Amino acid sequence: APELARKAIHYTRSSDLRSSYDYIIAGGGTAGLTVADRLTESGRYSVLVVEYGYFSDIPSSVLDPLNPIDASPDSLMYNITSVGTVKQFSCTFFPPEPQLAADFEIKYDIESAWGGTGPVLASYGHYQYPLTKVLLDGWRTLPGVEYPADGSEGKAGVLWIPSSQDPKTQTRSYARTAHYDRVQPRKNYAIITGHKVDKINFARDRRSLTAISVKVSARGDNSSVSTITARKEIILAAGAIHTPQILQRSGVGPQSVLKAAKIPMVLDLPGVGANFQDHSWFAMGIQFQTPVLPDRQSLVNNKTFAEWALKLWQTNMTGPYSIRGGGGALAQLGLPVIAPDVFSSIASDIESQDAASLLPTNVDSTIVAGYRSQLKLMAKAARSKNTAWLQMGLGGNPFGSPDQWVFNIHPLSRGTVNVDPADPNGEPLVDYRMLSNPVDLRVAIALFRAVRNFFNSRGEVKRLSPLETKPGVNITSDADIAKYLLTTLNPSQYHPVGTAAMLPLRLGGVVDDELKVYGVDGLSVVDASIIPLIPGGTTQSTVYAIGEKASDLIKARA
Ligand SMILES: Cc1cc2nc3c(=O)[nH]c(=O)nc-3n(C[C@H](O)[C@H](O)[C@H](O)COP(=O)(O)OP(=O)(O)OC[C@H]3O[C@@H](n4cnc5c(N)ncnc54)[C@H](O)[C@@H]3O)c2cc1C
Repeated sequence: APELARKAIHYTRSSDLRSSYDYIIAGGGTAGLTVADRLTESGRYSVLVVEYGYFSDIPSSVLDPLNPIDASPDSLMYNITSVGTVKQFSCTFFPPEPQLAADFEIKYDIESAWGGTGPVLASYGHYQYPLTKVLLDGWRTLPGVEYPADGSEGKAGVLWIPSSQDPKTQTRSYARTAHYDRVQPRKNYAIITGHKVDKINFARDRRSLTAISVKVSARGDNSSVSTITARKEIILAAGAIHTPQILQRSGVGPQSVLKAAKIPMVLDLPGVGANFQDHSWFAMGIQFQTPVLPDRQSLVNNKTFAEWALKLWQTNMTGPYSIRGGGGALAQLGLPVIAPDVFSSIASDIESQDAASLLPTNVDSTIVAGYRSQLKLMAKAARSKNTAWLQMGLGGNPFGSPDQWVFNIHPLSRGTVNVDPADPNGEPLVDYRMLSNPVDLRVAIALFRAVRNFFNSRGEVKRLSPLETKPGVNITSDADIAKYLLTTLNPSQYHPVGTAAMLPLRLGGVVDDELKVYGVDGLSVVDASIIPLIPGGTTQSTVYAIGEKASDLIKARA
């Protein structure tokens, strides 16, 4: 029997569901729960969220004092950072303590960047390691580096970003705490966990195609199947990997992909599963022979420090453990600043590229047109000081590894997410097509040189005698650096976007500017899939903002 939970009606068996709801949301992640919360607030509409995952009873603590160095999934703290202002999404920002802010020059500008109040909480830990200050100051000696007034102001530079962290309990603030646990009981808000939306069913008449219901099956049990009707709209929020999968399984996608998988075509929409993007990254080993102590390792190898840290944590949840997961200082810098000798030729390379030759063969001409316009924008961005391509953390690796992670936050390669023709009901084929645009390798080499140069020559940083353990100082030519990068580059920072892009149809779009799927009534997409061009920053805050905007749009047309 359904459980009348504190928040919503929680189902675990599809046979207990009603046969229809006003809205059905596929996916209860960042966007899905935001939209479910907003649509149920007034009490006027009934909403069913179908979520593949289960509610976890593991407390979402930031910290495991007994295991301070190893990352556990629970400790993957989400940072809030954004290229644009985050004022639009409802988030409450808690400034750092004044002394900490003064010591570490933690800048924040509530007026220009934060402003709002809302259920997602953003805060800083109560401690910073002294290494951060040295690294922060190191960038000051590079001409052109700026220190924006707030990390979420939308400017490139050396900046501070908070974590999505409740400053009182030091637990993670995320879609579940903000948009589910927080809400008062609502009888019009239903969620079924451990179930997935397999496909959408349509009704067609001479003039229109309408999404009317979803096929829902239990996780791991395809025999437990139900069909639930949406009276108003079906809303896809299954994320950038699974939203295109649901569409394609339902017969909405590129003709060639559907044909190969023997899925009867309902609507030829070439953009579904195309334009797939994520941030790529690589690691360099940097060991300070003159370390700045205490550092993260001190929690393990300095008994006095470890005891002090534990005591602070146990007394009032402050100290080093309160910055367990992330949040902190970042360098987010443009190519003219970090690569003044090559940025112009990288931009020229992009300008002279033939878009079609960089995409999978036989791709629809609208996808090529969309990519061509992206390349034009990115060539301009490569010449801009204010579009960050390098992202690196300034405080060592948050999980204690001696590696320095280096991120390319504007990759140009475009991948695909398509149903597997051999198993259309299984997981989709995710092809990052990393480095399919050769400029990405040029950029990675430029980022590598910039980071090496930073550690070798900048301010006080070089006095720490940084030793490059990986790949090592004897690797100097572009060819050798490229060889190293090819063994270590990773296509994903877990920021997949773009596979159901909000773009004009002639540029390969899947949804219009009201997030409605082209050519279908009663069907919208509200998650990271709609982002046409990956933001130069982590994606969470953008997705919350999309969820908030989507809710307004959906309510306006209800
Ligand atoms: C390990 C990790 C660390 C990250 N760190 C950061 C960070 O520090 N900062 C930051 O800003 N961003 C971070 N991100 C990215 C951020 O979490 C995502 O951008 C954001 O959650 C995307 O939101 P979404 O709603 O599009 O998808 P999701 O939040 O992924 O939600 C999709 C939901 O749909 C469900 N689902 C999938 N298929 C189906 C189906 N067929 N039927 C029903 N349900 C389905 C999934 O179980 C999931 O709950 C991180 C991501 C990961 C994975």
